[in-house]
Amino acid sequence: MRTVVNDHDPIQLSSGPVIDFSALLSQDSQIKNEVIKEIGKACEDFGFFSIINYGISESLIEDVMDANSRFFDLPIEDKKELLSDDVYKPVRFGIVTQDDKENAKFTREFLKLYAHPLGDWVGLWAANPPDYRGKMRTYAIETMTLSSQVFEAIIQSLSLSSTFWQNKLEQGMQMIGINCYESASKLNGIKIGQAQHSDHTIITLLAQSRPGLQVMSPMDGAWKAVPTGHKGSLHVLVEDHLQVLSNGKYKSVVHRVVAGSGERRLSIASFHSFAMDEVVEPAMELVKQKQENPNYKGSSLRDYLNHLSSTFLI
Ligand SMILES: O=C(O)CCC(=O)C(=O)O
Ligand SMILES: [Fe+2]
Repeated sequence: MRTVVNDHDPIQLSSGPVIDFSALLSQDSQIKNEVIKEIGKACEDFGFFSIINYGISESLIEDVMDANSRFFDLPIEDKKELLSDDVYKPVRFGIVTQDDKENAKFTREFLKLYAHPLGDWVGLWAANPPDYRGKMRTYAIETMTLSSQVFEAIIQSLSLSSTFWQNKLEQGMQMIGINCYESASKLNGIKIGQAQHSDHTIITLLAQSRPGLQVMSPMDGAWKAVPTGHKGSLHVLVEDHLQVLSNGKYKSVVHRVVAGSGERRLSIASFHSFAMDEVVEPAMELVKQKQENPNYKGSSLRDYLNHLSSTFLI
């Protein structure tokens, strides 16, 4: 969903909710239930939360940032071999300049990689730098496992059957999007970043090399900058299809990037959705429990991608 919202509110620095993920693995069911409640509250109030102690090493995240930085250092002719605006291409490099509602121009380069099931795609990923596939492969496996644990907790926070829904995520799509926001000194008045939007998947796990991510508070509409916090902290974003699944209880978070004028900034977004043609609808149990009507029509990831490519928003 690309949304247009009020851009005049002051930006506040906020760490937002931070979840200690190790508590989810606790044998003590009371501790575990507390964390699940905290996650549910974060999804409802903020549409996002940061996680710490989630089992992916800081050094892997640094290595992956470094391998991607070396990819973006390659001469433009090399990167252009992967250039495409076809959203169904499993490996896709792009350079985008977006106009925001306020007429600010934002620019960035990106690389998008289909990543699950890994065996289908890894052989197509960038072959240069030479260690690229190896590093990204490990990251894809670890983020896939983590996404399943995060989603299980989210589903439990909605009091739904976790195995049923978790299977859909595990059999679904993972796409990794790496964004490179170059240093501002190279551009003429164009802001470095990404215009406001929400993503069309179920959840996104996001790592940022430097601050720049801003989320809009669903409570007061104010923009909040999300600091990197602990080295290696990851941010979990509620996305459009989770909003649909939860029948609107959890709202997808409107976010943008203002990368500032310092050094290059990288972000790695691991996007998780159900299978391309799986129709996502409000969970019937939620609709029945509250004797509500479904607030959304069903749609698949393919419907979203077709829509986005037809409106040139991706
Ligand atoms: O660069 C970031 O921090 C966010 C990236 C993002 O929102 C996206 O790629 O959809
Ligand atoms: Fe996004």
